[in-house]
Amino acid sequence: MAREKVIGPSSGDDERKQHDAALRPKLLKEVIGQRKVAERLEIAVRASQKLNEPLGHILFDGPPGLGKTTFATVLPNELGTSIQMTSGPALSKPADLLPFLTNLEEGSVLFIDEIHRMPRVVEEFIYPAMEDFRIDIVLGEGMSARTITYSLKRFTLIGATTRSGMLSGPMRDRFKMHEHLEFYSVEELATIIRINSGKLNTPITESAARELARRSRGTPRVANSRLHWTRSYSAAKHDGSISEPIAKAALDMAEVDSDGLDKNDRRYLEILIDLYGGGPTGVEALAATINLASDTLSDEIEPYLLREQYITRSPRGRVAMPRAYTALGKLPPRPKPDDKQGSLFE
Ligand SMILES: Nc1ncnc2c1ncn2[C@@H]1O[C@H](COP(=O)(O)OP(=O)(O)OP(=O)(O)O)[C@@H](O)[C@H]1O
Repeated sequence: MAREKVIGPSSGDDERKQHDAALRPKLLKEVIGQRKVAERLEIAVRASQKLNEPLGHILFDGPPGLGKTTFATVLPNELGTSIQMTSGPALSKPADLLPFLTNLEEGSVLFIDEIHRMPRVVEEFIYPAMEDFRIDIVLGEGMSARTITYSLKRFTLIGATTRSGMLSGPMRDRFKMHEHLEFYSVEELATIIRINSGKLNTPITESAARELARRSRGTPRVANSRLHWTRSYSAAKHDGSISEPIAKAALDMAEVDSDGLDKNDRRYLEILIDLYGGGPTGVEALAATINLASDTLSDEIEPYLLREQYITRSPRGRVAMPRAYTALGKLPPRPKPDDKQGSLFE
């Protein structure tokens, strides 16, 4: 298995990361869903082993919790090499990258989460490392400045981003593979839930696994957290096992509705409909009213609402779709007769 080295400041919610790490698949064959992505990665791993070359740099993009870190940690396991993990916000200057680059082993992986948040000067510093496995360090200033070139071990950079559009063109072009992760089907999430309840020694019925899966916003991380909550609920109120009625009661208590929308999703839709007349309205205005960062809205809340057609994005902002009205128990407005076809719900 890959040895995991974490150097420098950790990047966030440690408890959530521990839960994630405990349930994370270790090998490609244990990864559920994302079959096309997994098959392409399998080819890349085999080729790297046969040709005795490091895996080409890989960029994963997609909404949070869909498995970007999972794929990044599975690949060094497949290759029998080590991984170092950091994140864009932890790398504020080129020197922050040095401990990672100097600790590289031949063929090892450097994983940078939220790579779109890496400052431009760090990005530029990493280009020669990605292209030629070298870095240029400038010593001194002005006329007396000189550049020392330092050779690195051949390595693989794996970047993860929720916003591939925010990555500069030159950075994007330096990745050999770009893999986009999609939301999961109910069947795939039910499989993940069954496997993870096994890992947590929690008996679960087939229909309970499906109920949790249906209400997990197409996202494995959400499925894991619904499973953890339901397990605690059952341990506290029942015998620790999960049946369909227990799953339903636990999720109702957590205010997850029958479609899987949580409090933040419903608040978003309520504000869009009640306060902004269903839109169009800009994400900044919505974020200010909901009192959440606009990044949280566009990275975590909106992708699922867009994909499930609760909302749509028009040039003038977000617009509530008929499904949003139904989810809140409201009647969708009728399009006005003089509206252009589809103008209300573009
Ligand atoms: N394809 C998968 N098969 C099985 N389990 C998965 C899969 N993808 C994700 N998971 C589960 O979901 C958890 C969260 O996934 P992961 O941390 O990889 O998401 P992420 O896309 O990196 O999210 P973020 O960008 O927010 O860090 C994992 O610990 C794992 O348990």
